[in-house]
Amino acid sequence: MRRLRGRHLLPLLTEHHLNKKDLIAPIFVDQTITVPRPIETMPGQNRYPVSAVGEVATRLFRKGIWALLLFGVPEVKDPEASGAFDPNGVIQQAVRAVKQAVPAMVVLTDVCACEYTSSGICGIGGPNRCGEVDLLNDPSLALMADIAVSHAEAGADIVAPSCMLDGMVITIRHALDQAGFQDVLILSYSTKFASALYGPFRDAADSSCFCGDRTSYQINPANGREGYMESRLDVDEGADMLMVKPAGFYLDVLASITDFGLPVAAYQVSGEYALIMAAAENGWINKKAVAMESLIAIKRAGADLIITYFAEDVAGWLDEDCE
Ligand SMILES: NCc1[nH]cc(CCC(=O)O)c1CC(=O)O
Repeated sequence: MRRLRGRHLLPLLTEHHLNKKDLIAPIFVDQTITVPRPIETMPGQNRYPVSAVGEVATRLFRKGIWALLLFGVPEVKDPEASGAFDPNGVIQQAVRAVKQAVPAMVVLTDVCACEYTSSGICGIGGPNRCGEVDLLNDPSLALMADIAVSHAEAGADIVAPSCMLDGMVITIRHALDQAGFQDVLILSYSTKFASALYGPFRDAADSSCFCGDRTSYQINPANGREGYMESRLDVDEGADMLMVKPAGFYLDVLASITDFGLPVAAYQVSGEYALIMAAAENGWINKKAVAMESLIAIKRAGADLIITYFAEDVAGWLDEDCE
């Protein structure tokens, strides 16, 4: 047995550390409210009105969080998802508000239509071969390009397409380049599993799929090699960064896609957050210890960036630990 020496040198002997600059905080912006509203399924998280977003960005930036991922709840939903690419849509307004309040804040936007379509489907819907309403791949590509360009026009630094369409990355890349946004990066939700852990988010973002599930375009959780292949396709299409989502249950897949040489993000999703919060609120586990352990595990598996609802907490905890 190897004896573990030098426990008093623990920080020196630690392979991985969490840094505030690894963290991306998701923020929900809701066009239908005027004061912040707590999200029941995600204790500690809020939906914010556009008018509060500048303040939130300032607060987070002061704590050392330097990147936000914005999600929107629009006033109106329609079959064309027109709120998603409206220059005065909720995200476009929110991006401008963040940039005005904190120009140095890195702003990421989720490029998907599920919060904006009346059906809750992630793009253009229509009947599939079985006659069910389903996401139509090719007709949805132009919509994603329009959404991404409108986010870039508002000032987004990084667009993050999350709808798992084939061809979405290359379509968005061309559209951004043509519109003069060569420097806007694409963080593809390249490996996104059809997970049951998105439930709390769908409440928060008001994006439940009323028409079935998303297993026709999100990956079967049993398929690790398919998860790897999906990221490889997005590398070929020109993604600047890759992502695995959810994070904690898919660390093997996360580790496997680091070999493409691109930065890799991991999304610790709403259900992962809710599991920890629920147990912690019952006094069954220690919130800080378990949250930090979950995040260092994601880092250890190879994530360069972690999107997590614990971002603000972690910034505080890292400060405490230095004192
Ligand atoms: N717009 C799609 C999107 N982007 C992020 C999440 C989930 C994030 C989370 O659960 O925290 C979803 C929902 C989905 O795919 O159903």
